[in-house]
Amino acid sequence: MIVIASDHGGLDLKEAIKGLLAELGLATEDLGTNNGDSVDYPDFGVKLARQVSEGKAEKGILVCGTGIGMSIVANKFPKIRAALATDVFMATMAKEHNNANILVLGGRVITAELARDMVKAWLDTEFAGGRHQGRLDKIAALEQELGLHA
Ligand SMILES: O=C(CO)[C@H](O)[C@H](O)[C@H](O)COP(=O)(O)O
Repeated sequence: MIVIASDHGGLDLKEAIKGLLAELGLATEDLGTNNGDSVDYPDFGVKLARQVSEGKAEKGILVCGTGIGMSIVANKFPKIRAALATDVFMATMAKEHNNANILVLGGRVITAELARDMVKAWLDTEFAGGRHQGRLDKIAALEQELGLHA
């Protein structure tokens, strides 16, 4: 299950990405927002990141104006590796090197066409493991040290 959410600044891009996920036949849950009214990105970022952090969803996509606010929020949660990407290379590396379980995009930064290519790259790429797993293990150990628990 993929969860997706945005604020008003990411609404149009979220809708475009939902179209792609439907074309790919992937089960998706839209956690809002659902209209163009001004909302606060933390409300939607928290809703989505909590689901992924607690294992209720396997992965998520967050969109706000720049992607910055959603990234800040999502990465507060244990077990979340939220990656803000602006091109296909970054989206690919977000999975290959970081095994990002949330992809974050900026609706005021990239086009819908580019976002589709980036989401496909993130979904299709395999985590490389090896030295990269060791680095993720260090992040997981840090979460323990800081007392962060899902
Ligand atoms: O959180 C953000 C910036 O890091 C997002 O881009 C928001 O979408 C943006 O701040 C919303 O701005 P607005 O002027 O309230 O539309």
